[in-house]
Amino acid sequence: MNLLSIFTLLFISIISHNFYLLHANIRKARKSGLTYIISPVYPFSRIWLTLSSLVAPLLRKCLPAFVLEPWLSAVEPDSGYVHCYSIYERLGADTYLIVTPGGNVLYNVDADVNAQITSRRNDFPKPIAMYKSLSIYGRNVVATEGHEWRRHRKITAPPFNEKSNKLVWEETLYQTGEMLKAWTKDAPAAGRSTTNVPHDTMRLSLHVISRAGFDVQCQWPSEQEDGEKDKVQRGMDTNLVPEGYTMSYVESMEGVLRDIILIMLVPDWVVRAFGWRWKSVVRAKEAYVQWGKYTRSIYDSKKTAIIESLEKAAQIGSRPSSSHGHDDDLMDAMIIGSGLIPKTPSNPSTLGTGLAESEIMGNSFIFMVAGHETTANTINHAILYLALNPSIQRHLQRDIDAATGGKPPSEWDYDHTLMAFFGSMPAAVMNEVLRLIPPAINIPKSTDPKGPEQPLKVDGKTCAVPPGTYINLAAVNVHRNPKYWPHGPPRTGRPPVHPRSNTTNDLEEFKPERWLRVDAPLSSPALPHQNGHHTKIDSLTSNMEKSPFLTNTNANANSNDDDTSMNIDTAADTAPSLFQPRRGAFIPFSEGYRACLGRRFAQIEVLTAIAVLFATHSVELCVGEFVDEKEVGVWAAEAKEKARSGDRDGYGEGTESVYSVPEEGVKAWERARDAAEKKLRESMRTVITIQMRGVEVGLVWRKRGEEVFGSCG
Ligand code: HEM
Repeated sequence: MNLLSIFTLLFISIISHNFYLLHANIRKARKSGLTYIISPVYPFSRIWLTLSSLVAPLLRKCLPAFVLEPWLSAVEPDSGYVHCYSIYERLGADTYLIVTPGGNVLYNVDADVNAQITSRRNDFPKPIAMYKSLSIYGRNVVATEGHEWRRHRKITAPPFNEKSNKLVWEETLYQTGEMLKAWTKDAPAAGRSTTNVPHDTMRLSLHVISRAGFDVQCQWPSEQEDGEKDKVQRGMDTNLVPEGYTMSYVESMEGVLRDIILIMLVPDWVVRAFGWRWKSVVRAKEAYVQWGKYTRSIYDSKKTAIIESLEKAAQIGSRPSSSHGHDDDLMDAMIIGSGLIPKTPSNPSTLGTGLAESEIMGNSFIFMVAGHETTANTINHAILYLALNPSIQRHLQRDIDAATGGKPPSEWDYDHTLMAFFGSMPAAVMNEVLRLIPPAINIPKSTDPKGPEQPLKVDGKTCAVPPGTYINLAAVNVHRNPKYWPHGPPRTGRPPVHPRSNTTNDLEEFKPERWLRVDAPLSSPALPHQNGHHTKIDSLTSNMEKSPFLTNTNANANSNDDDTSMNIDTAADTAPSLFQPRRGAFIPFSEGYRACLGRRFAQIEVLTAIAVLFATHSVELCVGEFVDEKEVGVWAAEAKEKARSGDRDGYGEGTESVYSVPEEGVKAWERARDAAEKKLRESMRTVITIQMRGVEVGLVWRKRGEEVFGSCG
């Protein structure tokens, strides 16, 4: 037999095997009673993920649409974001299976189905094989299932409490203030971007998680330049590399988070053999070692301090305190709960089945990963959407004024001011950003390959999800399902935001007002209801399915777990003064047992950051690409002059833009807006979370009242 015959035989046997597998999977799908489509490729195959950006356009060029659609659109990476609700609209089904030789994948945008799946954690576990990279420092709460997960969750959940939330509030106030100072230090350039918002919001959230997670307070480079270092207790010099280290703390954190896939995939022997040629991998591995070393040293000193404090407390018979006199940060609380502290009369609660040291490292890393990019991107996307919508920015600023009484952040109050943010436009903006761009666009679940079929009520009919099915709770799509959301007609005078999805309504559009209710009880001393800017959404809800659930609570089905110790958050996701989505319809933080532990942490950080930024400043799109920059300089000077003659009392309060930019400026702004919208539509890709890749949108910060393009949009 010659080589050609061997290859032909091999090819034929691979094809036949795949046909056999596909046939078996079709049989399972038919039996399930679910709607299904057939695809020759498995959406998560490594080869497909690598080649799809080349192969998909080629297929579309060579073959007619009826051969390719809808399966090709459905299996494209980030399909949920790229095609939005259009595939479900086309299929006329909110729950469907993609049947492939590699396995069956269930996609769902039915809220009740989401609620069933998230409340039956034993029947629909997480497919944890895909979380392997997250265990590089040790086993942890995200990458485990079953009993092991329960053990992790019981110890990692209690640290997320009011104490740590307060720390998040305080640190975000401080860090956002410093970031804003750095951004606005110099007068904004005429037409060019003066800030790198995506980069700096990442750094902001790293600083917040460092402090709230590990009691490490990081500084902005500008603080160090200004010689402000001494102001900050326990400050970490961003550029300083302490003795015994090869990188600064922040550099090592950024390195690990950026290159986590390289760190996991490239074995150490490859680095030893080829490192001299492959510098980026050496750097990534070095960051891994360095962050581990920093965290280990933080852990050691905390543990010692906690033990000392316990001994002291035992001597004087008082309540113990931890490393620095309080146990607010996440690592302190985790160490105390871990069982690694010797049992003493003042620490009788030590658990025998706690966490090992490597698991504390593993969970510390998870807090950093889970809490960093997700939150940073939400802040970043909020800023971007607000830059595209000046009138929404003004509404937000009025609600911030109402919540803060126009006082500076140093006088804002955790109990009252924060609650007011939760009940008004800042929360509406945050929720609308999370609706349109949830950082995890799909939430993965599965059925046991060796288990039974799982019954599922879909549209009133009982279906059976086959064993070994991969499940995507398509957050980004259920968030656009017209059945569950207040909506109105689409915008006019411009093409729709998405060419195919939701073209008869406004659900692809950024409209935070859809969250504001006029009929709601006041949840808190939140004042915004009184300022009369709320849009009445009741008339928009008539076309939505009525919910059997009033609030987004997590009723549980098949588990004996004790919700209190597992910190299963059963509170509604939004304040009573905001629209309350039906359970399963708004899932940026997932729901049920495996819901995000850091939900409140993240919400506080996002709300606080938005409020600090927009209390005194506005963000504008850079138009330098579309008009002579000198012109922008002239308009900016005119806007400033006009603002000077207005009423500018208080901390930004009441300062409304009064400048009307000439027609040429309006046109340039509209072109900048259309270009940014195109980037938002076409350049978002997921690595850990979804964000804009390879392109930027230029932004400029201006003092409130001095906006150049405030009248646009
Ligand atoms: C806007 C910000 C955030 C979003 C949208 C978000 C979203 C999510 C989602 C969707 C999950 C479920 C993941 C899955 O099942 O695969 C999750 C889990 C988790 N998140 Fe978050 N998260 C955010 C911020 C945070 C923060 C700030 C922290 C901690 C500091 C955190 C810690 C966790 C942990 C520990 C889990 C695992 C819970 C478990 O499996 O029991 N998250 N998050």
